Amino acid sequence: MKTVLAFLKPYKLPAVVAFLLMLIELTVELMLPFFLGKMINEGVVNQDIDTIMMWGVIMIGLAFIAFIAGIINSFYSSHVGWGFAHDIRKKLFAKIQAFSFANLNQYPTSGLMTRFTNDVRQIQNTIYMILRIMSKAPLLVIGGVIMAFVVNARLALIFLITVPILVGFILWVLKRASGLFNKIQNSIDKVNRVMQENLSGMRLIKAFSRRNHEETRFTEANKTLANRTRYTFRFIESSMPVLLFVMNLSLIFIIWFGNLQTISGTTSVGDVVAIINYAMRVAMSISMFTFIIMGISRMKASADRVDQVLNVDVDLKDHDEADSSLRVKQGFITFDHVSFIYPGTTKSVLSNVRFSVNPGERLAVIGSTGSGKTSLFQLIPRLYDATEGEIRIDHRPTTDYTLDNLRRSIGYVPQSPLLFTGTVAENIAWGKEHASTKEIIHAAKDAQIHDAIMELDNQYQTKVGQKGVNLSGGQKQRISIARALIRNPKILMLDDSTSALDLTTESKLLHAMESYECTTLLITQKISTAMRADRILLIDEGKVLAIGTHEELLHSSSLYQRIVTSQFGKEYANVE
Ligand SMILES: Nc1ncnc2c1ncn2[C@@H]1O[C@H](COP(=O)(O)OP(=O)(O)OP(=O)(O)O)[C@@H](O)[C@H]1O
Repeated sequence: MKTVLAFLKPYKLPAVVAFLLMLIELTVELMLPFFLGKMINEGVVNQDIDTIMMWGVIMIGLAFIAFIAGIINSFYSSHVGWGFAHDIRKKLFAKIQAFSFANLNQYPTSGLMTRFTNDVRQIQNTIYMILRIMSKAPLLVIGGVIMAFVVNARLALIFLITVPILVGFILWVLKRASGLFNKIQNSIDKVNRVMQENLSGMRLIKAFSRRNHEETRFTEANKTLANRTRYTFRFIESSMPVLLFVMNLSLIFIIWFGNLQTISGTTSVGDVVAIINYAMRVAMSISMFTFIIMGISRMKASADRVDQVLNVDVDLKDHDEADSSLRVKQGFITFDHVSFIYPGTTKSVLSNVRFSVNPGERLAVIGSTGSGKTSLFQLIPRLYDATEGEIRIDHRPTTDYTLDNLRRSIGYVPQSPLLFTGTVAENIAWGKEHASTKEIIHAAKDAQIHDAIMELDNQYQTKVGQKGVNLSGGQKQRISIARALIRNPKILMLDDSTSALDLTTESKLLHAMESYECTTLLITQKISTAMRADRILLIDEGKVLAIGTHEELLHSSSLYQRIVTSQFGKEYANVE
């Protein structure tokens, strides 16, 4: 909770103002029974109308001041709540943006979404309520007891027994409720997760006719959430009668003793009325504790969850020796005895990988599924760091570059293209800040998607649905290629990004890409595509088996021969 609470610092002043205004309300509330007692003792008992009027006017005036203070307090409290929540969300977003994949693997997307929305809202609401009314309740209990002693110490003694019992009980409920609320937040994560998977996988669910299965999954998650919420609220609500019982018991004692003392003449009626009034206010404040316990335990659970994310140690960042003026100029890539194991796993995905790619060269990477091609790609922009060995670009280790400079020089087209909600033009321009319309069209033409875009209802201004649902797989691939080309990258990496294209379109695309002065690495399953590269790298089970031109591999690698045979037939491999 500490990290989250530190975000209150910039709001110290409005928070203090809100607190002071609340203190005004509190003081008025504490003074009113005292003045009521005086009104009875000095005015009602003596039947002095002027004194009654005087105290009446004073009390109405104070009540009005408290009312105004309450309104202004509400304004400041909500200002602190909103601003505080805004800052936490901003920091959370920046933190998650800096996460490495290993960091991201620690938290499911749904858990992060719940933190952004539900958890931050809980914290914001509670901060508002603390400044508005929650902090008033305990102060009113303390102030009420003190004032009761000021009015009549003998009658007020009863508070010394009841208040410590109540405070102890409340602290116990608070501790237990905090754990229960943590469980509720985890259940919200789970409901969000199922919901998210269902929304993004709707087509698959319909195609496989798995609606019932998904409904069962959702019902289970939803039921757990409902049960946990019910249990927690029942637990807290059941504390209420205990609190009220103890308080009402003390009220009965005050009335009984007060009555005896009034009869014996040791106490005035006004004092008894004032003490009863304090007891009622203390009881009211204590009854609010249920609500306060809920708010604070919920806030603690949520703040701890947000703290967890904010305190994650980002394991992939700029090295201390990174030179911010260093830029990739040529695109010379070297893998020097590189081995790689995914964080948190033990299996070696790449072993002792060694090869170089010259500036402007086109290298096709070919290998069976799961052989480590994508993993190899991900090491270049430092999406992961190699476990052993070194990757150099332009003869400098990738860690010498700042992550920003390194990644700016790379155009990466991932295996499954991801489009954002927005227009086609915006999706292409996403690859380059302030890209002009001319540049967008140029990149689209080179990516062989311009003609298809022109056939869309609003051409470049056509809205792309979430994740590009209204486009074909091939169209999505080409838009994401255009997005990489518009960067004019020094290194272009295509991860099986032409798999959904027909041969003619693919051929035109590869031809158009020749006009870009960049080193190109392309993962492909198709020999016809690999043949168009300057060299081919054959990878299997994380090891480089061979590297060379198509002809060289055809003569030197039996595995390559087998792949060629499986795609082109035996005759081709023999003829070649
Ligand atoms: N995030 C990850 N965490 C742990 N292991 C992973 C992760 N991603 C991939 N792997 C493992 O690494 C190995 C290589 O995967 P990789 O995606 O690099 O293969 P690939 O050659 O690109 O496969 P494909 O052609 O099917 O895309 C596989 O055994 C895979 O299970």
